[in-house]
Amino acid sequence: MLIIGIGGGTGSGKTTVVNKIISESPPGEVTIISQDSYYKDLSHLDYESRTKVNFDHPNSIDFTLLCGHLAELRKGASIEQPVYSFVEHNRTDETVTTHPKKVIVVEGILILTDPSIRDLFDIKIFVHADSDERLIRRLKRDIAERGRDLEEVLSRYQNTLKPMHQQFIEPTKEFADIIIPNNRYNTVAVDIVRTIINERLS
Ligand SMILES: Nc1ncnc2c1ncn2[C@@H]1O[C@H](COP(=O)(O)OP(=O)(O)O)[C@@H](O)[C@H]1O
Ligand SMILES: Nc1ccn([C@@H]2O[C@H](COP(=O)(O)O)[C@@H](O)[C@H]2O)c(=O)n1
Repeated sequence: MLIIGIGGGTGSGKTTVVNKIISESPPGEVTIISQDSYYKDLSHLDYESRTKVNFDHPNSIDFTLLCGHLAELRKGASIEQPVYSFVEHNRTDETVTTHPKKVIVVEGILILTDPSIRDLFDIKIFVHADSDERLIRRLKRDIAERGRDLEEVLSRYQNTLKPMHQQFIEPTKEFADIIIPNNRYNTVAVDIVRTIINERLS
């Protein structure tokens, strides 16, 4: 089994890169674990309080559960991956049964910040896009898919996203084995990652 960690700022294109890797892999070979599924359970807070949480700080992630789940998958056991609701700002009651496969891809903005998770990765990748590109993509995506409005995205960007990116996310570039420049769609980089996966698995 190969466990790959993919970090990088919001809107850099991590999910898009992962989907491309999957679409170019034999069916059933790759499992995705999203860091978003592992936001801490905030059921003890009301909705208003949840909207004020800093979701770009490493403390917002349940790394203990994520680490435990990766260890289970490594042992060949299936896990119940939590399902997150961006609309509710909380985990739902649902889970998705996730089976171990040859390749496990773990993606998320903060995934390379935690030393114990980093140790579990066979390959560490950082997806880079310039901050103006990322903000534009984030605005479009959050309004179209995550139920946000312009004011909300911009205020989150100024108050938490930008400072947290500078403090916690950008520095994790130094841990990466591969940095993918993704200001434009980078098919060559995806091909290279696919080749590395094939080599490691053969
Ligand atoms: N290279 C790219 N050029 C233009 N748009 C992109 C590129 N990569 C991703 N996008 C778009 O930007 C948005 C955010 O991409 P996504 O993969 O969700 O980023 P992340 O998972 O890093 O937050 C999506 O709407 C996606 O279609
Ligand atoms: N309730 C939440 C939880 C997280 N976010 C934002 O999601 C971003 C991470 O997801 P990506 O797919 O963009 O990597 C992160 O920057 C959080 O600010 C949110 O808006 N609401």
